[in-house]
Amino acid sequence: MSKERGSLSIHSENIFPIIKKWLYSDHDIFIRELISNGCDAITKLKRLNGMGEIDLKDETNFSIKVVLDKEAKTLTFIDNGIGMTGEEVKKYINQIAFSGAEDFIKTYKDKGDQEQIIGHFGLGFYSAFMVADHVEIYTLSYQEGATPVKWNCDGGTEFEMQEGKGRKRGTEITLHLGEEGEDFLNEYTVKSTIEKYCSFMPYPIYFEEVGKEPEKDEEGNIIVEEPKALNETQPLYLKHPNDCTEKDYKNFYRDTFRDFKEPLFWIHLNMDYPFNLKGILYFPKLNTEFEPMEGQIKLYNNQVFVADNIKEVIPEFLLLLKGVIDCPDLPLNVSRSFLQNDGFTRKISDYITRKVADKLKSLFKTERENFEKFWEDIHPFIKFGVLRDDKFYDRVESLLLYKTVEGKYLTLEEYLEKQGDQEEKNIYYTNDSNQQAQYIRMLRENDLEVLSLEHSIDAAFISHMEMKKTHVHFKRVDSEIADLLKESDDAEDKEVITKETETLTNIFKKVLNKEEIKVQLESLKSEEVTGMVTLSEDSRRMQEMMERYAMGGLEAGMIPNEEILVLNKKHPLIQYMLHHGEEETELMKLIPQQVYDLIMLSHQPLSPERMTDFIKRSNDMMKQMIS
Ligand SMILES: Nc1ncnc2c1ncn2[C@@H]1O[C@H](COP(=O)(O)OP(=O)(O)OP(=O)(O)O)[C@@H](O)[C@H]1O
Repeated sequence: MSKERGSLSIHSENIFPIIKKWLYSDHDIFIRELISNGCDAITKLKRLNGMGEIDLKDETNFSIKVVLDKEAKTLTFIDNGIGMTGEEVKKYINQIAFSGAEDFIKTYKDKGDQEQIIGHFGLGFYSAFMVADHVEIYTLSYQEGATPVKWNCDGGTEFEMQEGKGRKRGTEITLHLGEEGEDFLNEYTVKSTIEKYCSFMPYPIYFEEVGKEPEKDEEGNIIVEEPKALNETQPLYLKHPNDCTEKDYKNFYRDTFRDFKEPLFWIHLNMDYPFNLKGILYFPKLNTEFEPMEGQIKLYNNQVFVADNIKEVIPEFLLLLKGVIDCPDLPLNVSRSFLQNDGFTRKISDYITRKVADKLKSLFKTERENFEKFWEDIHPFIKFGVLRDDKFYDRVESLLLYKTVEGKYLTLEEYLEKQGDQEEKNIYYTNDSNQQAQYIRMLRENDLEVLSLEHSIDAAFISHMEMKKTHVHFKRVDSEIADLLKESDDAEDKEVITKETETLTNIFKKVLNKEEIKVQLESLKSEEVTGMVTLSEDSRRMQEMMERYAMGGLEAGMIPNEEILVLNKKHPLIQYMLHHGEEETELMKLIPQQVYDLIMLSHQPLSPERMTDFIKRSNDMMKQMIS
């Protein structure tokens, strides 16, 4: 067979249903497509005026009108833009996937490109057929002497075109809504869809309903109101940061996210090179610790809404913030809700991460007091970022704050300063300051700072920090801290200690009926406490991990529970037990039980049975005191 070359041909009867049904994932997108075509038409007209190709004189009231007629079941989009000649309708409408927008950009590319054109693929108009059985276009080009054109098509591959009646310049597209478009016969649906996609489009968008009863005041007089645009044509993020006040930022936040709590602070992104990106990211105030952290980042392309929370552009951890980002250079897919995956989106994402880190750094350096105030609200988000993104970690590592149980905020460096030059350093923390109050008190009496790491993200954060800083060890206040709290025992006779420990071990073993109990006898600095239970930090963490992930066939109990009962040699009750050895008196049963339960209580809640016993025993003791 001889070699042949040629162009592929497309059978419109087969491909048209695909374009109508499958090209766009959301039905309501036709509103965005038709309104952005209207915006493009106005932009082109203004551009021609700017280039001196036409003279618009003083014309300024460019707008788009959306008219709903429930009775006629139509939705009409009217713009006073550039319009189309018959030839242009043939070229841009009749030829699917031929974009007049692209054509326009090519034709005028050398003559400045200040205002952006949205259209790109030459398909958007056909999204109208997702909801309409029949579409009509009336259009009149800006060109002098142009003939108005009427075009209509009932959704098949045939269209009709003829001369239209005299009209004003611009385009009017009427959708006769079919079954699939019935939702859009509702004023609220139309308006909220316009607000969703078009709230920042560059020309005012007005809504009108045919035959709607006008509103009247109490005396029955018709209230005449100035038509109000549904959109904000100059959104705050497009302005220069120097021209925006704190009030502007707060108002924009409230109007855009309908969040009536004030944001903590914000970052105004404003970049022209090497890509164009504008936006504002807000750090919201968290409601409660238990409410899921949910942000919303709205992505725009040339003031046209693309989608919420696009992971390719916005680093995952930043999705916890609220904000708008407009990037006209985004490599969008035809349906615009998807991005073409390329290195460019990665660069955008890196830029945003860097900006966020820079803002945090500058707050930390210049407004430490405020930064500390915000910390409670922003720390879960920053820690999440640290866990997810190494580059972010590198940038913010030195400004991570740790709150002490007394409410001071320290950096890691500040916390460790006190520990001098020793190589391995310990950080004492609590994950439940109420339950662990006794331990915290003991450490504080020894002048050791205790950090409060009580948020659900902190367990993962601690492990991450230990991985990054191998010489630093986080120790929960009830872990192996006995050494810190005891007096130096140089003078103690080792043999005596071993003997006494054995005595006490036997007492507790017997009274509690607990064979595995481990006892350690120390002279604690505090004379008030009888003792404490300590756990090995490693085995406790291991156990917690097993519980959390219920790891493959292993049960939490399989990890040895290295719980040690540390008893204070200085305390009179311990002394009493030592002196009375293994006497079988009532008191020698009572004291070890009560001491053990009291120690346990400051470590963790007692089991229901132990608690019942403890209460009964305590009451009995008091009864004895009065009898
Ligand atoms: N309201 C309008 N006024 C003037 N020209 C229009 C209007 N609507 C559509 N056109 C012309 O028809 C062309 C095709 O429109 P369509 O919406 O299908 O694609 P597009 O806007 O070019 O690209 P995209 O598929 O990215 O939206 C446009 O490029 C434009 O030249």
